[in-house]
Parts: sequence; structure tokens; C-alpha cells
Amino acid sequence: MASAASPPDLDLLARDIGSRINEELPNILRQLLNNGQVDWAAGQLHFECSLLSGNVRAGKRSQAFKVASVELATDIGTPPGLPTPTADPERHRLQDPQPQPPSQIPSETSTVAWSPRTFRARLPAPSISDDESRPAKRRATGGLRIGNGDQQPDANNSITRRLESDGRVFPQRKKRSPDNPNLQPSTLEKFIGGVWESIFSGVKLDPAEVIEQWQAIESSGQPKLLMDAESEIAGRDDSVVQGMFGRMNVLARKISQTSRTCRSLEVIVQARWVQAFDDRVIELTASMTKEKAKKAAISEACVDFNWSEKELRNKMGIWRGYHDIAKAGGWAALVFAGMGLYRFCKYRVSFTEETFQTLKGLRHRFEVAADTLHPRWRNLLAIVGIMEDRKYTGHPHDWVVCGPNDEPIPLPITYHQWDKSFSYNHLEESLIDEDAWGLFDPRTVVLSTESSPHRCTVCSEEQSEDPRLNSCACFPNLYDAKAGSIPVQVYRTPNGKNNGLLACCSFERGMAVGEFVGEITSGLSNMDVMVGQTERAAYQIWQGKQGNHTRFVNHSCQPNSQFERFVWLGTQRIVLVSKGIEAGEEITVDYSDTYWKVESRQRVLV
Ligand SMILES: C[S@@+](CC[C@H](N)C(=O)[O-])C[C@H]1O[C@@H](n2cnc3c(N)ncnc32)[C@H](O)[C@@H]1O
Repeated sequence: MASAASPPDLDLLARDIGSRINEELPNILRQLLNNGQVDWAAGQLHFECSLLSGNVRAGKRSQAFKVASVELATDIGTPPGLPTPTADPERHRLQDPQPQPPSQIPSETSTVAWSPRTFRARLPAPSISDDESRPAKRRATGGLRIGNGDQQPDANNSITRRLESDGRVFPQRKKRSPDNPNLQPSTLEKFIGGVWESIFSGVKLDPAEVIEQWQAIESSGQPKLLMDAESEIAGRDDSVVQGMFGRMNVLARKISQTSRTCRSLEVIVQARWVQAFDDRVIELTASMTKEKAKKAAISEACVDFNWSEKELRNKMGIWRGYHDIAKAGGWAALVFAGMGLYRFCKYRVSFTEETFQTLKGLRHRFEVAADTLHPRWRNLLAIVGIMEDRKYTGHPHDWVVCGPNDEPIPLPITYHQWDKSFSYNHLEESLIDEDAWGLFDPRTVVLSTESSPHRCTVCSEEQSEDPRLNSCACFPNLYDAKAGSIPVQVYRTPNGKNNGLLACCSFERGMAVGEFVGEITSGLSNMDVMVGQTERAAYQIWQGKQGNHTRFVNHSCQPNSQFERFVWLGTQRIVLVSKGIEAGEEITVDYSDTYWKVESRQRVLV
């Protein structure tokens, strides 16, 4: 169907076309079917695309490469003669559908089979196996557990329903809607996910550290960094792993950190180089045609790079991608891009106007998170002479993000219509109201085993604040000191609920969104409170103007999260647990009837 000049170009072209077909064709076919424009009641469609090398018109045809091949049938079964579908065709849809390089494309045919209710594309497995294409490894989360009954008699013997959801109904896995384009996995979605993951991870981008570690080996040949690692360990407590393994742990951490920072510096410089190249072309255009000016600027650059024109042109294509990303999504989108950045820019499958609009809409959101979690990240831009002050200071949830293109608003302003002096106290742990409880923590549970007081009641493993001793794998993102921040933002709801909580990354079903943290008190009435209960006490958790991000979760009758009780180190916690939350969704919970206002005074049993 096409001819190309040389095999390496053909290779790139084949990947590009194959990717686009894999990405777009299912949607096109689905639209045709849904619109009733095509009646597939009987029959089959076979679509095949090949690239031919050599001069076809002159009858010189050296090689043919099959780029993609799609079969549309009226039933979901595999047509005779075609390979058997994989056990889980959906699995392929969740992966980035990269085509195989022409030399590796198997003769196997991809199948798109249709039945009146189902439509599935079977795509070839990705041929490129970098870290991004593998499913992320996670420690097992606790799963959604069955909670205790949520109805307790109060002091007046009436039934008080709790905010904690009724755990007796085991939440069903949320189905991806094939008709909702927002939920279709795409390379763009993956790219954006990578940016969020890296912003919310513990990555530390600090140019000062790079300079510090630049000299890895002393001029005398001594391994400077390794020796520094030794002195770092010596200064820490005895329990830290000593010896070569300990030193290598520190060295590997430092080098990974430095290399990550260098990668960000590299893409900043490369994106900025594209801008300088474009400016140079404009300069040269004063005395020659644009085409010639471009060629001249490339030749000039080749001298400095000591690269061939072809090499430079290949690199330029990718660097232009970096430039376009930074232009639309801001520098944070580029600096914090994950492992997939190179691939995203190399194949350009998602380089559309829509993509850049989406990135533009995320710009302020990326910056709020980057500035508040990585106060020094903008210093990296100084490498190309860009001096930018941190724009968003304070806690990540001191800012309420708004619709695309709208500037974030300071949190207090969003409450001014009710309270002109509103200020919010961010809590990481609940506080005990000593007026109500003295020195007693009403969340303390009666320990069942004397020998092992901190055995998890769910997984039966030992719990400890020391990560080396902790074996409980329930909610590692909450109770592991090394976990990054929870990837959520407070946002301005468009439907009159004031603020709400937005998921930046997806939360697998069973994963914790956060612990409901506030003041542990009792006896409040006419307030929104969470009611907790142990064998020894009933207590309330009040948030009001304090707490963490769970304070901003709105109610829904079809929630995507639920509250569950969990015991951590002998203390009852109330954890907001995902029922399957997609990135970009509002996180909601079912408040049940009385969360809105607790009307009767709760009697406390100690
Ligand atoms: C825990 S707060 C949630 C955050 C709140 N929207 C805010 O801006 O502070 C609970 C309050 O949010 C509001 N709210 C929550 N869910 C709502 C819903 N589905 N519809 C209307 N208002 C809601 C109610 O005012 C409720 O008392």
C-alpha cells in the first residue's frame, strides 16, 4: 500500500501506522456499527495493511511487511483458520497496543470480532518490553473486607446509622465502559498516569544533589561515592545493614536518584534546543527559503553534535515531542514524565490537537502538585536559564484545582461565603480531644494475643512501624513510612457541591484512599461526624476545619469507595477503601442517612 525509501524509515513508518490502526480502528468500526451505517448481520470484513519496500511502480519489489491485519466477524468466536483468542482479550486492550517491528511481525492475524452486544479487538502483544509495558508490581492490598454491622443503638435506643458503609454487600468490580472514551486506555492516558505517579512518588529532583555526586570517583581512583556511602551508614543507628550490601544500597539509591534528575535535565535541554533551532530557522529565513533555512540550521547543528544529518533528524523528532509537551502541559509535565516519555514521543501515536488540549487543561494541576510536593523542582529549569519562582506554596491541599485553564484557588476562599476566617489544619494523624477522653484513646482495641499484640486481624501478619519488621501488607500506601503521597487533589465541583476529591491516578479495588483522620471526640451534635465503635467505647471523629483529604469526599448513592474499620498497631482506624476508582474520577462515598448531621448526643461507654 505504500513504498518507502530505506528499511530503517520503513521500520518507523510501519510501527507508526500499525499503532494508529490498532488505536483507532476499533473505534471507527464501533461507530459504524452503532450508527447502523453498516449491517454486519452476515458476512466478514478482512482488513489488511502492508508496507512494500523498493520501487513498486518500477516493478522492483524487494520485501513486503504486514503492518496490521484485522478480521471482523458477526460472532465472537474465532473464524476457522485463525489463531485461538487469548483467554482474556480485555488484557490486550489495557496494554499499550504497540505494533511489532516489521521484521518481527508474525503471520498471525489480529481479529476484531463483533456480536450484537460485544465488540473486542484482539491486538498483537506489544513487542517492546521496557518497564512501562509490564504491569506494575504492587504489594497485595487488603482487598475489600467484610465490616461489622453498621447499626448501633444509641443512648436513646434508637438506631444511629454510621458513615461507615454496610460491608455485608461485597462491592462488585467496576466494569470499564466500552462506550466511554474517557475510559479507553490510550498512550496519552498512560503518559499522564506516568506524570502523576512520578509527582506523587518519593522521587527527589534536586540539582544540588547532582552537583554533589558529580564526582563519583576521585582523581586518585578512590571510589568517592562508595566511601561517602560508608560514612553515611556509620552515622546511622546500629540496626542499619552494614558492610558491602549496606554501602551498595546507599550507592544504588544515590545513583538512581541522580540519574533520574539528570534525565529531567536532559529533556529540559533537548526541548529548549528545539526552540533555539526554530528561532535559528526564522533568522536564516531572512536570506533564503524556509526549506533551505531548515537544512542549513541542521547542517550547523550537525557540526557541533558530530552526528550525521539522519541521526540528528531522528533525535529532533523526539525532542520536538518534548518541546510540544512542555509547551502544552508546562515544564512539570516534561520534568515529571515517567518511563514512557521517549516512546510517547517516538511513535507520536497520540500527538493530536486533542492531546495537547488535554495536557493544557492539566497544566495548573501538575504545577500545584509539583510545587507543593517538590519545592525545588523549578530550579532544574535554571540549566537553560529559566528562573521561575515556586508558584504554589504550602500543603498540596491548600489549593483547590478547577476546570481546564482556570487557575487554582486557595482553599480558604472556597469557604468564605460561609466563614470569612476559614483556615484548615492539615492532620496526618487523628488528635484525641482530651476534654472528652483524658489520656485514653477510645479507639484502642482489646488485644487478643498477649504474645503478639500487633498481629493484623485481617492478614494475621505482624504489624510494626519499622518496615523491616512489618509483614502486614494491608494498605501499604497508608501505613508504610516510605509510601509516597496519596495521588488526589481537592477540586472545585462543577455541580454545586463546593469542593470534592479528585483521583489523579487510578486506585485498584481494595486499595486505601486514606484514613479518616480528625479529632477523636464525643458528644457532638448537629455536626457532620464519623461514628466509631470498639468493644470499650463509642467515639466520634470530627473533621470540620481539620483533617486530611478524606475531609473533602462527597456523598454519592453510587459511590466508588467505602469506609472500613481496620486495626493498626492496636488502634481502630477508619479507612476509605476504593471500590475501583479510575484516574480523573471524583472519589465519592455513601454517607448513609445521618452523616449529614448527628442529631442526638452519643452516649460514651468506656
Ligand atoms: C465531608 S464534606 C465534603 C466536602 C464539601 N463538599 C466541601 O466543600 O467542604 C460534606 C459536605 O459536603 C456537601 N456534600 C457532600 N456530598 C454532597 C452531595 N452529593 N450533594 C450535595 N452536597 C454534598 C454537604 O454540604 C456535606 O455536609
